[in-house]
Amino acid sequence: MSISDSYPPAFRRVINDGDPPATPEIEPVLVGDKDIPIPVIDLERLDKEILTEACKEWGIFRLENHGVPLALTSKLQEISESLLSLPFENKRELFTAVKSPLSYFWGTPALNRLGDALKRGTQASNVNMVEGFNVPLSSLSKLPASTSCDDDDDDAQHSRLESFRVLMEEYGRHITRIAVTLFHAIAQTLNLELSGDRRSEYLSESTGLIRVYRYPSSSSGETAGEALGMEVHTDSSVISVLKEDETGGLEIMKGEEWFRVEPVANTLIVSLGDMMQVISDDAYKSVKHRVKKKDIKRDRYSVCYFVFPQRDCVIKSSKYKPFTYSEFEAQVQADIQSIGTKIGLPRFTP
Ligand SMILES: O=C(O)CCC(=O)C(=O)O
Ligand SMILES: [Fe+2]
Repeated sequence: MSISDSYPPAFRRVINDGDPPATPEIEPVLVGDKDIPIPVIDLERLDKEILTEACKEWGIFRLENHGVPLALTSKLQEISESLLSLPFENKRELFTAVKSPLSYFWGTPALNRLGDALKRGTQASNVNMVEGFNVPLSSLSKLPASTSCDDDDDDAQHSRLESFRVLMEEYGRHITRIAVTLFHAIAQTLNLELSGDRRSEYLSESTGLIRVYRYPSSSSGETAGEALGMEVHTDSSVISVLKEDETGGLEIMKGEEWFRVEPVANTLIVSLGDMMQVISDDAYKSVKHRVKKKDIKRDRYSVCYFVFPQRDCVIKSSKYKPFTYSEFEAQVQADIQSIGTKIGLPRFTP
């Protein structure tokens, strides 16, 4: 198998010809790509002042002493690489043919409820040079158990999938623990009195979702090197937790400038999503970010966890009309399908 056989066909064109398949990306003011050190939070010694400052001024911070064993993240990286390096058709089959609750997507991170890529409206900018697996944590147990097949290749793939499931479950438990701990601490900085029920309405563990991404290397062609891995966006979540490899490429907007966030081994990156912005009455901001591959010689892998409010809980705030997360999600999807891009919170201002 040639390495490019594992990329979706639309990516092979960009990589080989250096020719993006759609219209050029329209970007907000782009002043420069400088490195920026983001605030650091120590999960073992949570400092409320640093946390408040990080949420208010940045909407993103680095998390250290998070308690996720290094051996687990290394194994997760290894299995993600091996699954995502399978031939394109195998990846499609593995995650669709078996009626798996997991899905394989490429070209856009915008998915519908079933985890399939949304067809984007006409004004959609460039294809996103990203592919990945969408893993709703609560459905992991429904993944068909490995069955012994006559075909050795099939057997090997199913046992890889089984290892992936086991690792995802373990990683999911860690990352849920982290999100819940951080949400409690952030709620305290906002003086939100959240009793058990209210807390789980705003942060519903059962909505936890993991995406495992691969951003293909830009091994040839200047234009391919410029292609965006993931376009500018804010996350719709309450909290997102990112584990990236050492390749780099995450960028955030601060003020009107874009900055690169350098990878730091054994740390996680936490960003606040749109729902946290609403819950905080705009005191905290969901951070605008994107993935812009540098001149990378190899693929970049990342694992991102998102957690949302309970779907039908009405979120009230003084800055937005009351809405449920289901309504917000439906609006985001409608905008992506009609105009090609997410509008997000401005749709809900009174
Ligand atoms: O892969 C990354 O570094 C970022 C992914 C991301 O921003 C997202 O999935 O919303
Ligand atoms: Fe994101």
